[in-house]
Amino acid sequence: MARILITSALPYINGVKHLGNLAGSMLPADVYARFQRLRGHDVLYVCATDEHGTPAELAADAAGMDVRAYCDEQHDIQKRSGEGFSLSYDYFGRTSNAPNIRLTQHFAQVLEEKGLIAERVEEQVFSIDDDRFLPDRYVEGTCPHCGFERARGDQCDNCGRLLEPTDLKEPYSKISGSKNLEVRETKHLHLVQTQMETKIRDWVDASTEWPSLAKSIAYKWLDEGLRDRSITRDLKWGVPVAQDGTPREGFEGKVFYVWFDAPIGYIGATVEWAEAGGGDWESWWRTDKGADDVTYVQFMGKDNVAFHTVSFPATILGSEEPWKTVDKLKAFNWLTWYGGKFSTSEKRGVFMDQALDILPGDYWRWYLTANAPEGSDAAFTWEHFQGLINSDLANVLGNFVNRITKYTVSKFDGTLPSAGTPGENEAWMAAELDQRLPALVANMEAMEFRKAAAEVRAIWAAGNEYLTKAEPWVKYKSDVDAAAVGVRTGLNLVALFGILAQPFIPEAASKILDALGVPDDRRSWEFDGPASALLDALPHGMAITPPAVLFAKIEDAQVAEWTERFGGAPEA
Ligand SMILES: Nc1ncnc2c1ncn2[C@@H]1O[C@H](COP(=O)(O)OP(=O)(O)OP(=O)(O)O)[C@@H](O)[C@H]1O
Ligand SMILES: [Zn+2]
Repeated sequence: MARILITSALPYINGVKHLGNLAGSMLPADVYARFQRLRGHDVLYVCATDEHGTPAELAADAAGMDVRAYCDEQHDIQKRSGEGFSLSYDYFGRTSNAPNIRLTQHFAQVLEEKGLIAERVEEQVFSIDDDRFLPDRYVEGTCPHCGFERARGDQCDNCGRLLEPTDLKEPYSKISGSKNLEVRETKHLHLVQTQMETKIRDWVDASTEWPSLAKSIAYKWLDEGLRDRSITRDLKWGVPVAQDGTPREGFEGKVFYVWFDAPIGYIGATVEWAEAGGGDWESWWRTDKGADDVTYVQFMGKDNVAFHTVSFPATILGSEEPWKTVDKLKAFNWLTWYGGKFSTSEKRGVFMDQALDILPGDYWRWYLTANAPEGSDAAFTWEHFQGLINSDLANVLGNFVNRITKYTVSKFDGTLPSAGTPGENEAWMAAELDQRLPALVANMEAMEFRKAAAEVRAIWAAGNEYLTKAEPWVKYKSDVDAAAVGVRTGLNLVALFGILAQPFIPEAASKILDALGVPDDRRSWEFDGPASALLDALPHGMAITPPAVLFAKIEDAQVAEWTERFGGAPEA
């Protein structure tokens, strides 16, 4: 039994997450966690809301709420929508909770002891009317290169040039529009990453199990040369720059930068899990306390990769303490929405609460896994969604389960028949499984989720093909025993399909397995023996209750309604 630690990129707190966030981090992590649990491994899957920083403060302001109360509310909303999508976190914590605050302050202190922290004075734009320093992207103005009037303080979206906020002409606050700005000096802590380049590069070189997307992004950053990074901000909402409750001199009104404390939140959430009675957190994170046999797997969208392959490792490796670092890192491209990116700030796309309003979590889980933005960006369209759900879930899986369980009730008294002996059709089906099951497991191990979903679909389709060959409903008229073999094999396929469905569509999978009375200890993904045994695994004579309809077809009228409601229409 292996020990596998899994984290998905922490969802930011400024509102309900969209289907892109789900597809690019939480969902694949959950599919993988479920798979590894079914393989019999000891899995710890943790996540948390990422709560600090300016966007959270602004979102709270906009909602007319105190920032902590706002975060409390949003955390609960995200937790509930995670449950709606059956995300099986062992713990869903918060970066604003005490363990993360302690750990963040601890890392800052240790990094300082190693000579990796420097106090430096910087010039930053202060907005007098907003009464705050403006983060770079909250300063806008005219681009000095191309004259674009809404260039951001970090980059011009028109000509693409990187900017400093002080480069902008006619700068104004994006928050209030105020031009009443001035440049002020402010002191900050910097993490001296320039001293750690070799250490980080050696570590990246030694990380042999990262997929290519992750590795290439890490090298791109390293090749551009690391820069020292400011890790504090002039904000109220965040981890105080303090030690044992005493603020650092000159840093009384300052907090750590959200990108410094957020990834530490993976550890913080594990401590929360331990404090809630989960177990020993150090055995998952400290290689001197038992974590040396842990495999640590991270999931995230591509914009987060640099922070996980360079910035966060700089914190961890810089501490020179025996922390567990990432072994496998699965990165995703974008799920796109009609030509653009899903966006929280622009409210573009379908959000998790709205999605659950329309259809149960399993429908979305299947679509977003089978259509994962894995090798490239993946487009969400209503027609594609409708087509995939109707064919894979309603027709191929749903029909199969329905047909054979109902037939058992009508012709075999609702019990699994024992008569007859398997023949060439059953041998054909077993051969399909002998070839496809190992391929499926290999794809899941490799975190190739599109391929894995395609393999599951192919197995479901092979089951339908088997029934077409075996045709128990025709044979029943002349040879009841031959029909019994087809029904018995079909029912065993239903159980197997339910077992295979578990990581992808767990609610439907439970319904199928419960209907067939498959006990918990017979639901695992251990397919070691010959597949023929899987086709005769259920006890002869057992009673079958057909499950209620598993998946409803999506009608054209629904697609029209949702297109109208969400504005998802092809661009003119
Ligand atoms: N369209 C998308 N497709 C796939 N992954 C995405 C998409 N948008 C965001 N992600 C990923 O979702 C995870 C959580 O993101 P986070 O909560 O920080 O939102 P975000 O990246 O700021 O998105 P947005 O800009 O829409 O608010 C990150 O790993 C991010 O890379
Ligand atoms: Zn420009």
